[in-house]
Amino acid sequence: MSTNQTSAPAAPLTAIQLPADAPIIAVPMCIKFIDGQNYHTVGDKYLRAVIEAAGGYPLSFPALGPVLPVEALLDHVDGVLFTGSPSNVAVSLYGGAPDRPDSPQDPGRDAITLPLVKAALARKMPVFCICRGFQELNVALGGTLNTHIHDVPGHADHRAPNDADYDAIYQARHNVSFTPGGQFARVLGKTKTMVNTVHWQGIDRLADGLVIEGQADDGVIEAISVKDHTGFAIGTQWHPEYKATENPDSMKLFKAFGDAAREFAQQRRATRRPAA
Ligand SMILES: N[C@@H](CCC(=O)NCCCC(=O)O)C(=O)O
Repeated sequence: MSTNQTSAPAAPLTAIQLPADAPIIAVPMCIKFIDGQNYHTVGDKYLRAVIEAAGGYPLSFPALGPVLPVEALLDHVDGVLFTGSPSNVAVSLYGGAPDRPDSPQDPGRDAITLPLVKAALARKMPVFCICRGFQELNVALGGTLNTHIHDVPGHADHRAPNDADYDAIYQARHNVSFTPGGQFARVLGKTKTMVNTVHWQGIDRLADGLVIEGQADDGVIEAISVKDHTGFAIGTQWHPEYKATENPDSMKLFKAFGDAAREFAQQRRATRRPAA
């Protein structure tokens, strides 16, 4: 069997010692077709960012859709990290015009992430939504996406360069300006930063329950937060998880997520029903 391996396998994490009661962060998976079979997958960089930058234990949820009891699963976690993915949210889920035939799809992921967003928010659980996850947050709450933002007059090209070198793909490429006094401005301690950009879809109509926190110079929405959420519920169109420990802004975002999840964990454990 071929392994598609083109570089050394990721080294196990050995240097980090988390306390046994560190918060548990759910990370929904994608379905990838590899060597003729479907695999449930999640990018290593997201799991490492949960451990190294948020200080939590990741727990992956397979992309099996409605068969999974979302509410029962959420009883065991303290936050959800919605990851990026090359696949796109199905346009049928937000009533968009048909996407191009080559648009990669992942209905198994759509079927778990959209209900999970709503269920986690209903519990005021901390959520951090990145790239595809950012788009899922908007769609789950009733917003729509633009399937090819580079075709919209006035918008820049937000796609990654065709480059085999991941440091080049995820290098900072454009500005984001944050709302003064907003959540991002508070957490980051500034109103402007440079971010990477690895997407070709973007928010078209913002869901009613969301607030714009940051935009690129061309107007593309890059940072959002959930209205009326008492804790941490944000999304970034960029990728703070990529080498998070080397980027002070990314560390601040993940630390704020981890802090909110730690607080949630304390309450969840304090009110947990004893085993029968
Ligand atoms: N497919 C959507 C979302 C883009 C996205 O999440 N990219 C991530 C790529 C892989 C990763 O870094 O996890 C779009 O193109 O807008």
